[in-house]
Amino acid sequence: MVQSSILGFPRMGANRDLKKATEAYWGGKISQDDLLAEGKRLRLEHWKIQKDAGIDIIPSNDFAFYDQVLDHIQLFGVIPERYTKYNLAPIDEYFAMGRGLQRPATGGAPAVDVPALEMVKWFDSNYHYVKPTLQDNQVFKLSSKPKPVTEFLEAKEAGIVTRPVLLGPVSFLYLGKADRGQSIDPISALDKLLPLYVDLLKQLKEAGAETVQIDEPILVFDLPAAVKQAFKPAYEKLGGLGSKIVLATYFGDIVHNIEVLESLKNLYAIHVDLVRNPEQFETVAAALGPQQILSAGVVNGRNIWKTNFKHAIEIVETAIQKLGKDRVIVASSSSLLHTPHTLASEKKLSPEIADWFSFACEKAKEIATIAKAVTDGPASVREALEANAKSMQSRASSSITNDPAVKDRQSKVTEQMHNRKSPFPARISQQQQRLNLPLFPTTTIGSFPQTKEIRVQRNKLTKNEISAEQYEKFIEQEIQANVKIQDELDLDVYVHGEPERNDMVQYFGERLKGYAFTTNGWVQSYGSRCVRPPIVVGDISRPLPMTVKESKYAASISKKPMKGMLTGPITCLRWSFPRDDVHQSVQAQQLALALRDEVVDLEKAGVYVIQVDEPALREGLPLRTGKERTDYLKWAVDSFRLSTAGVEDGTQIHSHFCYSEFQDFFYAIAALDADVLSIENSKSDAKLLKVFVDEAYPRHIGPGVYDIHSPRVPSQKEIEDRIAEMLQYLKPEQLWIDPDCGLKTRQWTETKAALVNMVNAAKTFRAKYTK
Ligand SMILES: CN1c2c(nc(N)[nH]c2=O)NC[C@@H]1CNc1ccc(C(=O)N[C@@H](CCC(=O)N[C@@H](CCC(=O)N[C@@H](CCC(=O)O)C(=O)O)C(=O)O)C(=O)O)cc1
Ligand SMILES: N[C@@H](CCS)C(=O)O
Ligand SMILES: [Zn+2]
Repeated sequence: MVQSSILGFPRMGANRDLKKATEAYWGGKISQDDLLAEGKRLRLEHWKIQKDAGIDIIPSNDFAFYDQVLDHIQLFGVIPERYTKYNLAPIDEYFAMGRGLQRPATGGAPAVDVPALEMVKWFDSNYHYVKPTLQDNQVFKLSSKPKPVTEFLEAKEAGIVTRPVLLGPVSFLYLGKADRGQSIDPISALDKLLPLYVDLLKQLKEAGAETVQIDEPILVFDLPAAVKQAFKPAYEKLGGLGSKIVLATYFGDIVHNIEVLESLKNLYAIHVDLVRNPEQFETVAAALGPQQILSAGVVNGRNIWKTNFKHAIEIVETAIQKLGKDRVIVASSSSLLHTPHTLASEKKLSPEIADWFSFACEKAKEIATIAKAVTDGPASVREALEANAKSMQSRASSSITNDPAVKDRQSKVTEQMHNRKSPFPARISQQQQRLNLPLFPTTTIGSFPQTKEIRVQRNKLTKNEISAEQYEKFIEQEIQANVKIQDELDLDVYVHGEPERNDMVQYFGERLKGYAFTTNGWVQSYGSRCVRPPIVVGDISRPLPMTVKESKYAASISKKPMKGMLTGPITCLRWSFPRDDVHQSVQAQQLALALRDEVVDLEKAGVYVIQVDEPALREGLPLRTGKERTDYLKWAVDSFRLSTAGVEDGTQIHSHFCYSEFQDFFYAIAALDADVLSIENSKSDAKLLKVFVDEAYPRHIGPGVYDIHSPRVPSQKEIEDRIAEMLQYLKPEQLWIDPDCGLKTRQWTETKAALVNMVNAAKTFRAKYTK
């Protein structure tokens, strides 16, 4: 029998229940017990969904209140002293590492003021993990009640025997970093960490877990020799304990690390992503030991398209022919964390389009169906196979997917359309004449707090409880209030605050032809924060201006330059669910042309500073170096330039990236030719900015001076120290002062307090440097 398996399930629940519970806990509205009980309820519900779908191997320990890597940080006691010193309850210490904690002294408890650990992108996805942060003398300590054991027992008690999921020791360390001021190479701590994995595996075995999934996703990267070599001794230890270990990789192929796999023959099974890289099958199969099992990831954990059964079954049959039925498992390509919970909630999608989609609950059924098809033969699931073939045919031949006018416009794109009229020096002097900005200009990244009131009004509009006019009036009032606040703060370049936007990508998806969007298709982005990625279903075009009304109005009531705010083509694409039937470069160019029209319309409306956000440019970078990366960067940079190059020299183009890992593709950032870049930087070492010096970067830069993911308010001194550090690398006339990212997730109280400190810090430096 061919077994079916899922590598991980979304945690939020059908109605973002986990988000609601954690936020209620943070707001003091529910108790710790209530929160823990809600977590338990959700875990049980998700195990049952998978069981009812017919899944044989169901994961546990895939649930996390904030992030699965943060779970491991706590599990192994990799907790810097700045958190442990407060003796917080474990769950509070956990959230303090995830999102920072700042609270005054109460009763006998001392005041707490600690920033969050760094949070970065999970591989090339829009999910974020908390980075393990190690000390030079790092001591590891297994938690006294290890979460993987507790959750395994919890499922067992409910009659479901699960396969616990652990992040493997090599990936855990490799994805970590040395704490600020420390110099440890995390992988050097492997020997100290391994005994904890040994202990944990023993405890899991005692609890009854026969198989354990150990994720080593870094195997898809190009790895340094020392890291590659770390696998063999580590898994010799872990594989010899009597547990059946399934070593899981995803989001890429492992062919370039095949010698690692060849050295792991004592492991029970290897999981590979055959959706992203079906061609790796032959090499991986040849490297398996004679008994080793292949877990074939054939149902995509990263998108929402229905699986093509014919295609997936062919892949599994090939594996069976080579390995035999008992040595193949049918699985999701990765955890289903990156897909929405269920299609059943989508009542507003046209039935034609809905028939093309599959979310986590539906994917669970697909996996079970494929496993049955190859176990009992196609006749056993004939109806499902026929319906699937019909659906594939309907999408391939639908008029929705194809727009000749868009294709025609694409065929007329010229090289010249990617270039600004003049080089930067000529542009900046025209811009400065028009904008007249001081040294160390201050600005924000675009969004201001999305208050409860804003969300409620938008919800009322969606439910037709208020008219479009009433909603527009409300948005105008919000913009007025945002402008007034910026007057009071004395910022230099204003933003309208994005109150009209539900999300920086979804908003555009809802206004572009060629997109479909969901009402409840939430996917976790980080912590309690979720997104509803719109879905590219066909050729993309812009029927009408999307942002001009709000930006024009904001500019008309503002005494300082107003920055128009758009999401760039790559970010629109990456944070949507893209089409899988057309190359992404084609979709990006369609988006670029739509945005180009918007940029030109903003300029015509009198908006002379325009920010085109590209925070997902880095995330889209293929995980391995080489041709694929070069190709990606070419079309990604081209699409940004195509979207922005239609303006006059005196219009200032900004772009924003909320990540600090730009060293490995610096030349691409430079090639965007944006007049001003704002980048996340507050939690990284300022010496990362050295690349701007080394490469003699000529344009303007605003490295973020404070972290916006945490409610914590940075002091003016802290910000001044940060600016002083930046000035070791950047010229005063290049430097802008801004936060790391938009402020939509923050409350107004902390936002104003932080911005007051930021503006004052900028003014201190302005005074110092102005003769
Ligand atoms: C900048 N980032 C973004 C990423 N990806 C995106 N697609 N967008 C981003 O901004 N990736 C990297 C970073 C960090 N990621 C995030 C992700 C998500 C948020 C965030 O704030 N998410 C919100 C949801 C935003 C949204 O869509 N809001 C809607 C719906 C609001 C809602 O919940 N309505 C209620 C009813 C109203 C009420 O009573 O409150 C409902 O539907 O039940 C809207 O505003 O209309 C989140 O809350 O998770 C930030 C950064
Ligand atoms: N303009 C957006 C960028 C986020 S990456 C914002 O401020 O929220
Ligand atoms: Zn950002």
